[in-house]
Amino acid sequence: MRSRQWCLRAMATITLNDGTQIPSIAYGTGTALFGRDCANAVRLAIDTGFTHLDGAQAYGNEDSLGAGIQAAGKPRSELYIVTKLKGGLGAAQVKPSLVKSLQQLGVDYVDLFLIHTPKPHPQDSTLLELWKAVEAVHAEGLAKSIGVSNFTVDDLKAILPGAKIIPSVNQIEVHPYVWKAAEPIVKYCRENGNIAIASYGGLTPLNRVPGGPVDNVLPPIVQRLEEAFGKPVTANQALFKWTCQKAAIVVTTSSKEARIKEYLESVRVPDLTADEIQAIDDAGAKLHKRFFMKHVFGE
Ligand SMILES: NC(=O)C1=CN([C@@H]2O[C@H](COP(=O)(O)OP(=O)(O)OC[C@H]3O[C@@H](n4cnc5c(N)ncnc54)[C@H](O)[C@@H]3O)[C@@H](O)[C@H]2O)C=CC1
Ligand SMILES: O=CCc1c[nH]c2ccccc12
Repeated sequence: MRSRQWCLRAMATITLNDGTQIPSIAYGTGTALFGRDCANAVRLAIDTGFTHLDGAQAYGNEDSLGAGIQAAGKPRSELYIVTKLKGGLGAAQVKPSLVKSLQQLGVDYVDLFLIHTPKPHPQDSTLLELWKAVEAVHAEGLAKSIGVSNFTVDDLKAILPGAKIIPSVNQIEVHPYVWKAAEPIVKYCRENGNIAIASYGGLTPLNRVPGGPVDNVLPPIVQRLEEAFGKPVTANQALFKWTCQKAAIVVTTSSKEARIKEYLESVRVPDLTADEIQAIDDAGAKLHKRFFMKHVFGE
């Protein structure tokens, strides 16, 4: 068993609009692990303290996510497992595809089931019909909570008037270089049923745009956080604080134990001040860079 001390520390959680608790930081199995056997990485993440695991049918590795979960041996009730409906599938495919995901993951239910993307458009179904099929698998207990991903305000408007259940989560790209486009979605979600935002791509200003305006504004913020925390703080952790304070839930990933610990420790780093958030906002506004789902959001 690795780093037992880390396992024993409670994970910070957020209450969703359906009353359930979601851990505020998630371990992702797309991007770097997309299409790859992620069993060892997932086991390491769980052993080190992650409980929230973010998968998707489209990542092509749910079987190895399941193998990692089994290998870690943590009780099911202590894990928060997410999967996402593959883009383009229609209402009739929702239940069969989720049942297949459950078989691959080796579990009876997922904690959260998301529609991965509104585009490509679902086969033979409107977005509302697709959502109703997702509500049905929730009613059957196959998914404890349900939500969406990469939904714009217009996509949400297409389902909310006819929905019996308001989505609990909208998972979207959030970092300072897309904040101008993300902010209206975050605001709409907050004001229309308190839909929680789960953010992905949050480290983009450091790992995909190194040396950019946000990277350059972080050092004095990191220094102030270290003084307040009394321990070393990294630029990644400072950026996670910005994302948590702007959105809520952070979805990230790494196969390295040191990085996984760094991510988990960010939950305990003190909050950014309003001035620090503003400084990061201002730096982010100097550049627009979207890395995912351009076919949904445009550039
Ligand atoms: N719903 C959706 O459409 C999407 C969901 N996701 C989910 O979010 C997860 C995380 O997405 P990411 O964009 O990868 O998260 P991220 O922006 O947090 O980046 C994590 C990556 O950054 C690397 N990294 C961390 N610190 C670094 C440093 N100092 N220098 C260089 N590289 C560094 C890590 O090794 C890892 O590959 C995915 O695995 C997936 O589960 C991701 C994209 C789209
Ligand atoms: O979830 C986002 C990133 C991603 C990586 N691979 C795929 C395949 C299909 C949809 C999304 C993604």
